[in-house]
Amino acid sequence: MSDKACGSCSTASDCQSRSKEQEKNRKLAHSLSRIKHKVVVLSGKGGVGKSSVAANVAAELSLSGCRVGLVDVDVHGPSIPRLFGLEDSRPVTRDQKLVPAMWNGQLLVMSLGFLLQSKEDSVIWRGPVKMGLIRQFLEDVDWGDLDYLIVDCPPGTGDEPLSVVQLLGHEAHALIVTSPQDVAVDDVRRSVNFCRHTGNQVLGIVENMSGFVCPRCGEEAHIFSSGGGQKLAQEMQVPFLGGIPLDPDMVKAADEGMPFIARQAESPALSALQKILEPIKQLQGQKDFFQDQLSNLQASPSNTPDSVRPQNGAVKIAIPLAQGRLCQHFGHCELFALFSVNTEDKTILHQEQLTPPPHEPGVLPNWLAEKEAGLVIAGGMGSRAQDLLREKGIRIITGAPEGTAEEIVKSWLDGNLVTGQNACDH
Ligand SMILES: Nc1ncnc2c1ncn2[C@@H]1O[C@H](COP(=O)(O)OP(=O)(O)OP(=O)(O)O)[C@@H](O)[C@H]1O
Repeated sequence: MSDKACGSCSTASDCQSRSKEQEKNRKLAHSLSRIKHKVVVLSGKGGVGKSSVAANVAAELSLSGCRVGLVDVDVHGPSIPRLFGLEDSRPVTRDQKLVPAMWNGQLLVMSLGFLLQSKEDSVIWRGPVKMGLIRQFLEDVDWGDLDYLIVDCPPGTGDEPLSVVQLLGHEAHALIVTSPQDVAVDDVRRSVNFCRHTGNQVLGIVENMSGFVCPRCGEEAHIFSSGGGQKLAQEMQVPFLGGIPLDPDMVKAADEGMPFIARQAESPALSALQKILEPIKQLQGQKDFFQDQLSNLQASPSNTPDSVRPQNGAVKIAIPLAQGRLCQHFGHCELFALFSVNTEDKTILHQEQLTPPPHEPGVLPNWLAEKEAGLVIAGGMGSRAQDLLREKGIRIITGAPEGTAEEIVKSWLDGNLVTGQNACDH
């Protein structure tokens, strides 16, 4: 090891900023890893109904029981708060994270609109500030575990949507909203090419404001030319998800701050929205399949000793105990067994049992960090405790089997610890 102190090194500030950047990237990756499906709602130009589609999709998914996040990164015209009657919400900070507004108990909403003092405020943004805000909305908002994150993007194919898609990564799916006029359709061609360029799958094209169904006689009239979205979908070989007709109730719903899909009885616009939701709902089955395959893998890489870096030649492993055996609830254990092990020759160097401080949120992760634990092997552990432990650089294995702490540590050292479900994933 070099005996040169960091402070005296000529590249110390480079190192520091690189490690800050790495820490930020790690935080972002961690937040995104807790989101099963990401859907970016894009449009080639403004005013085609992109926010309305994003809001209705998010509302319906939450009403069907999914835990959903909706983020409005349209920094120039944030309209999502109004669509949910949440204009007066102001985010609070908890544990250095922004807490999103809640709609209907299952939908978490974050928008720049919450940060503006009044609805009339306009914001003049410099490019880097805009990008920073978009990143912050993904990284520093307490989204927790989500089935879906729906992102209402700024219109166009410029730097802002590009930045969103790049931050979310290849696995984000795009939903492209257009209106029937030729100019909007041309813009969509650019949006599809944009997704091809970023390597993101297009779930489909939606043609909004496609015809008008007369509420009196039920006859459909095409105010603009129609079918452009469908033609384009064929030409670009992406799915066409259908047209949503102009419906005065959609405007009324927006004015009343209640998503159209949540208040509306049968109507052509409602059926159209439900059709758009089909491929989005199907994403769930696909991911569940892969997750099942993953959890069927008996010993995952983190279950093996080479995944934890020793400190001074040893790894310290903490195991929550109740009546001498693994306690299934991390936060409610009586004691912690603390082992010091040598992962090279797979031996236990030292073991002791310690009484933890009384259970309160955040206390155990701090205490375990003070005890220099590098790994916690638990049965069940809530997501909050997992976050706090990871922030302290402590690795976690959940779903460990019944047994004594020594049996568990020995299986881990031998690389054959078999884990199951996290018994307490709340
Ligand atoms: N199918 C529809 N029928 C009737 N009105 C609609 C329909 N879709 C959207 N609208 C209305 O059109 C207006 C614009 O919609 P919205 O804000 O969703 O568009 P946008 O593409 O997100 O716009 P921007 O790019 O400016 O954010 C809103 O008043 C909305 O209520």
